[in-house]
Amino acid sequence: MPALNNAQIALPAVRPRTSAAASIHYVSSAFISAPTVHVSVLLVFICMLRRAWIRTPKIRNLAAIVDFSVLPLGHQQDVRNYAAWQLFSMARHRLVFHRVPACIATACPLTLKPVGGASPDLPIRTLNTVDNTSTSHQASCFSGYGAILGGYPGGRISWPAGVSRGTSAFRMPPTTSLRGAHCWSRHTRVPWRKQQTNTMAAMRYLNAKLAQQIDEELMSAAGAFSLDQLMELAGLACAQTLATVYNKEKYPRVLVCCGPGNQGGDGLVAARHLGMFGYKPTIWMPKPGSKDIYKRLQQQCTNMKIQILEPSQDTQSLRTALTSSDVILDAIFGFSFKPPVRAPFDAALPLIAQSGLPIVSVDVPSGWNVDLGKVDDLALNPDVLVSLTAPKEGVRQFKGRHFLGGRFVPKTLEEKFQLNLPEYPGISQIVELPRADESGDSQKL
Ligand SMILES: NC(=O)C1=CN([C@@H]2O[C@H](COP(=O)(O)OP(=O)(O)OC[C@H]3O[C@@H](n4cnc5c(N)ncnc54)[C@H](O)[C@@H]3O)[C@@H](O)[C@H]2O)[C@H](O)CC1
Ligand SMILES: [K+]
Repeated sequence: MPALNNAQIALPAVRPRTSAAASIHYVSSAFISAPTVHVSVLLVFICMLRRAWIRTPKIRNLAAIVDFSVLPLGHQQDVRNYAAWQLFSMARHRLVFHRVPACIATACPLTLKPVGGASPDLPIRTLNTVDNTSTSHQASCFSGYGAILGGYPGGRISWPAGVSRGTSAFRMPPTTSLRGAHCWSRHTRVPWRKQQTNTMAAMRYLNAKLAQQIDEELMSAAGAFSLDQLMELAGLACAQTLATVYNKEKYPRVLVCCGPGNQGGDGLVAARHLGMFGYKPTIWMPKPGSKDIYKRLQQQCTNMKIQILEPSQDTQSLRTALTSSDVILDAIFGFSFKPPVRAPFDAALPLIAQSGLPIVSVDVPSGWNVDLGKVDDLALNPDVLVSLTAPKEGVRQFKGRHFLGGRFVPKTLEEKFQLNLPEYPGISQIVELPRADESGDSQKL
């Protein structure tokens, strides 16, 4: 089989076997020794029912077994591409795959990129690993079998009763083409929320200390980034998130609230990009940092004719600005916030919260404890959050729309800290994460 580059995977027009066909295969493999005609007719009838079932929204579950034995052992790239091909094909049939046995993914991490015209109606999520595979399963993977487990929303993965993963019942002949996945459907009725608890299971959430450590590493001699570079990409991601959720026709006036640290710098960059996108930003930055970078960023905003409110310890200008804004970008505190909130932000946060305006928070909603979450009454309750680099521990239970930005993490660093970041779509600076009640279980390290 020719090795395919992941970015070059071509989607065949041919539909892969779906449940009915696979069921027939399964049935024929498992019951070939019982050739009674009426039993066969009955089984075919059951398969046809299943086929009808899979086309309805009632389908709960589908798993695909991919026999990696058709590939030369050790060719991990091939394995990866083969698996990715299967996933693309399935995705076209409105299936969301979200579990990959850790033994496979560790050896050859899977990523799912919508290329070659795949346009599934359901979001394709980056595949994350769940280390819940049994030893025997791992053994079967290493002996030439692989499995990709997937679920339609509402389903739960389960192996067909009576099937031994180690037997040859699911082994495809060596001549089997790439289309030869074995699929079957199950109808285990497990509540949607419960099923969803394994989506995004392995993305790492960072505590404040680790977030700072990664930040430092990025800007170390080895990481080789400058603060300007990181801030630019972080701010661009914030602007893109706001623009994704709040369009400029309905929400043109953005009040960008900037804190005294680097997050305030992200806010300034975001304000500039929002100006470029056609919004009308206003900046409230009561305590601008003294570093040269903040001065330059402010100057860049002034050059874009963006209004910067006079720095002040009182909140009068903020009150006024709130009455003439459509949406707020909260770039006040990030991962270096240490409670309790001090002046003038202790007075500002309640004003922002009471304004009733939609809020987009950067990295951590301001006032939230970076590790513990919303434990302070002063803390904001944003509608949208854009986490930078990787989400922080404290936002695990954030219930609004959650995006990840900061598309600058190099592969070496991602691997070193086992971040398991999701794939960013195309050329976007952001990727939307499942909501807390969809993803739930996240890897705690
Ligand atoms: N690698 C990345 O992810 C990058 C993220 N960026 C953004 O930078 C912030 C973290 O920046 P940092 O300067 O370390 O801290 P903060 O912006 O969170 O704020 C520190 C600032 O706030 C003051 N402060 C702290 N606690 C309080 C309090 N209780 N009351 C009042 N003031 C407080 C403190 O004195 C400092 O002045 C991160 O979250 C991202 O948004 C980078 O832009 C790019 C790299
Ligand atoms: K914030």
